[in-house]
Amino acid sequence: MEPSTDPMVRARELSKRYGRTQAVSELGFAVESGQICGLLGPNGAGKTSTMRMLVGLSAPDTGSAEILGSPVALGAGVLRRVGVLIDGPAFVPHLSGLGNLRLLWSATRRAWPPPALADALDLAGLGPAIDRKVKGYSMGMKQRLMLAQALMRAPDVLILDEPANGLDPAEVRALREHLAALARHGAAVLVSSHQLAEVQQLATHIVVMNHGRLVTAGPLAGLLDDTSTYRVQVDDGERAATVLRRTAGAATITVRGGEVTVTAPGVPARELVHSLVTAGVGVTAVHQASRSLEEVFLTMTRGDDDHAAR
Ligand SMILES: Nc1ncnc2c1ncn2[C@@H]1O[C@H](COP(=O)(O)OP(=O)(O)OP(=O)(O)O)[C@@H](O)[C@H]1O
Repeated sequence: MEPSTDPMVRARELSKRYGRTQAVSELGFAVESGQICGLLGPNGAGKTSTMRMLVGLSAPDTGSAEILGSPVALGAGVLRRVGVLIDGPAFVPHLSGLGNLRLLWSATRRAWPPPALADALDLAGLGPAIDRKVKGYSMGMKQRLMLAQALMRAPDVLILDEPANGLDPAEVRALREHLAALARHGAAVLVSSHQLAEVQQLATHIVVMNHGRLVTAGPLAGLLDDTSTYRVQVDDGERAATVLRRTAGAATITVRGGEVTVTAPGVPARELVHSLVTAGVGVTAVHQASRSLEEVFLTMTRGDDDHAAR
């Protein structure tokens, strides 16, 4: 085994069926050190089932999950290096927040306190409430305690299912900054979310799944580039639009003042600029447009069955 070449997290052709539901089908992807990978998919796509297999909470029917190059199963030693938030641990209601963390930590058989307790509590931001019984906690407070539980062990790998649920915008931002700092220090983070705008700000990579299958996986930046749409700043928008309408390949053109947005699949920017300038239109700037993650996601998962078949 050569640990240096192994990704931190690897799903190898994972499959899982529940009765008649094929929750996950031959799913493969990897998350490397320093990456924050958003696991995306519509409801029921198989995200939670995938995460459960990655941390040994359920066994795949076929395929395997590996963390830091080691196969994962319930109780596997490598899981000590993983912070997990899935379904949430069952907190003991009559114990305090801190009492619950202590109880969960005791399962590791390591001395209290955990290495990153202070940072985890800081992020959880529960203040004096950390010493109050969990039964009086709001949903948001429980969610923050769950995050503290996942982070207190200073994990190398984080697997978080919908971690921003129940958090307010300031807390979401604090979480984003915390995860980014962990990734900068070499952690690998896999995080599922329905909040695409949030993922767009947080993730370096994404894995999109639908009907249990992989739709796409890769760096976020490349995915958001729209190589066929340009925003062109000109001295005369209407005139530019007239010229562009005559240019072969320019499919849609919208004008807003001195800015023209043109979709021209396969037409290089220099060709568009050339036709404009030749026709006497002054061009001050050309930018390639980028799409939002939401647009990309909806396009990928809309005609689901053709994407799933790719
Ligand atoms: N323990 C189970 N028993 C039976 N069916 C299950 C079980 N767990 C998941 N499923 C089914 O497997 C499919 C995938 O579910 P999963 O929870 O993994 O999806 P998800 O992408 O996490 O969805 P959501 O975004 O709604 O949380 C769904 O059809 C779900 O009903």
